[in-house]
Amino acid sequence: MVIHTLGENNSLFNRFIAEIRDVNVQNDPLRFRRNLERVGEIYAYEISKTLDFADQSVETPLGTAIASLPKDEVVVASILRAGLPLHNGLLNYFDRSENAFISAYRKHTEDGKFKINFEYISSPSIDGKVVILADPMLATGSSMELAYKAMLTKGTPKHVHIVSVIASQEGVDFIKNNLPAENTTIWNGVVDAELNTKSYIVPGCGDAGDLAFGAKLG
Ligand SMILES: O=P(O)(O)OC[C@H]1O[C@H](OP(=O)(O)OP(=O)(O)O)[C@H](O)[C@@H]1O
Ligand SMILES: O=c1cc[nH]c(=O)[nH]1
Ligand SMILES: [Mg+2]
Repeated sequence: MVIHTLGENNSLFNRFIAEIRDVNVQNDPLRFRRNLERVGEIYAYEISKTLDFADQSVETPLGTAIASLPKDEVVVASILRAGLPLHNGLLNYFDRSENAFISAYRKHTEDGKFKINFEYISSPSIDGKVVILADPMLATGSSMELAYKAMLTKGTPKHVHIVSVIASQEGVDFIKNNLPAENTTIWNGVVDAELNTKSYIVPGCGDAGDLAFGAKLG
């Protein structure tokens, strides 16, 4: 399985990740969401380089130009709710793509543990298409695995790009060991070493869903 960690290279991308993590910037939810969106835009550009391209002619007012354009059909998929700003960023660039949404969230129990609740998927057929499955946080990897399996009920994809912004090493290893290697690629912004006792990524950024959209009950 090919794994990219974009934050290992020096670029403006690292500024967006740093602001997403920064407790002094997180008090501005608009900026938090916009930074996730900007990261999504950069991922879209990087993932676009892996697609198949074909020449197409474009009529200009003065003649005909040849453009090499992506020919793959793309489905942008994300996990509610923290995935929404990242989804928007991907869709800003893959503006002709189809879209899918999966609800998968941590349902906490009284013993302090949680299980992943799945309630909803809205997706087109993914047969032969390139699926970009996005969630900003890849902690244990359980939500992503569940979302991946839910997507597979909608067809057989040509390729699946798993996109996270902040991942844990455990989450990356889990995906690597549980998803097929040959047509899956993982894209992380950064990979942190630790999960705490509540399975939050450390140093991570905190709860991405709450930072983007506010605290929720339950
Ligand atoms: O890798 P995992 O251990 O499964 O954890 C990661 C998941 O947890 C968060 O969602 P959360 O349940 O907080 O829902 P939210 O997006 O509604 O906040 C996050 O957005 C991921 O979906
Ligand atoms: O660190 C984490 C883990 C799961 N979900 C988050 O939002 N943050
Ligand atoms: Mg959350």
